Amino acid sequence: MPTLTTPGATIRYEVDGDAANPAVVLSNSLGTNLDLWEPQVGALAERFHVVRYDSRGHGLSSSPAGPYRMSDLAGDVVALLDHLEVERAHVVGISIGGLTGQYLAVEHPERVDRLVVANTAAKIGEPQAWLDRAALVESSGLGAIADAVVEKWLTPDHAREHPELAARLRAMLLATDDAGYAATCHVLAETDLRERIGGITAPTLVIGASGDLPTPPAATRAIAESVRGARYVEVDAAHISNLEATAEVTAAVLGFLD
Ligand SMILES: O=C(O)CC1=CCC(=O)O1
Repeated sequence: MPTLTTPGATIRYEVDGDAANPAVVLSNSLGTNLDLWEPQVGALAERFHVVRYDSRGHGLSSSPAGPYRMSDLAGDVVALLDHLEVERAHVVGISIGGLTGQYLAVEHPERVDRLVVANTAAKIGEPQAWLDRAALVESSGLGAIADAVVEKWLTPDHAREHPELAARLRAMLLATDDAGYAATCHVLAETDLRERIGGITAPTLVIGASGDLPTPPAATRAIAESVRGARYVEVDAAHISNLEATAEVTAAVLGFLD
């Protein structure tokens, strides 16, 4: 299991594909880990050097004391690119991973080739709701919110038809470190890039999903309207669209990056 020590954290990552190909970095959502990208990795690795990582506080990365800041999450990505000697990469992120991608494109434009952001917003949810969630997870653990969170990740029909997927996602959430999850909620409470994403120069694809409650189509369309020249695709899915509308999301990403 490769790991990298960045300022403040130890980040677990995986690489697939030929390192001579253009690099793609995949950034996971809150309460998940790099396994989230399993359905996309094979196809991407045929043409790209695919780098996946567990964001700090998640998966097998370390959970340093929080609260975290968006600059910490983005700094981990920059450190990973430096470590792998990748000067520029396509950045693909879902939910808070997409927020991290937007921040990287604003703050480190020289490191971002193309940007793909799915099921995200320039400001996700309301600050107080994230602070309340952080406090609840700190006091009672992720078990206290697991049902309510996971039921928004897949549409009810998809969860009913694929109970093994719903169970796998629930297990992924529950395997996340409580303190790392809560520390990441603070990033969501304080990050608002709405006034900044107009400055993104990387060619951008935004993927929205018709059944996404945490980051509804209005939020994803707003990104596409703010980023000059951005493309917009909407799929039929809930919040974790890459696992529900797998073929459509993979095709959209490949079509855009190729
Ligand atoms: O799991 C959720 O509550 C939805 C979500 C918001 C940001 C993120 O990464 O996931």
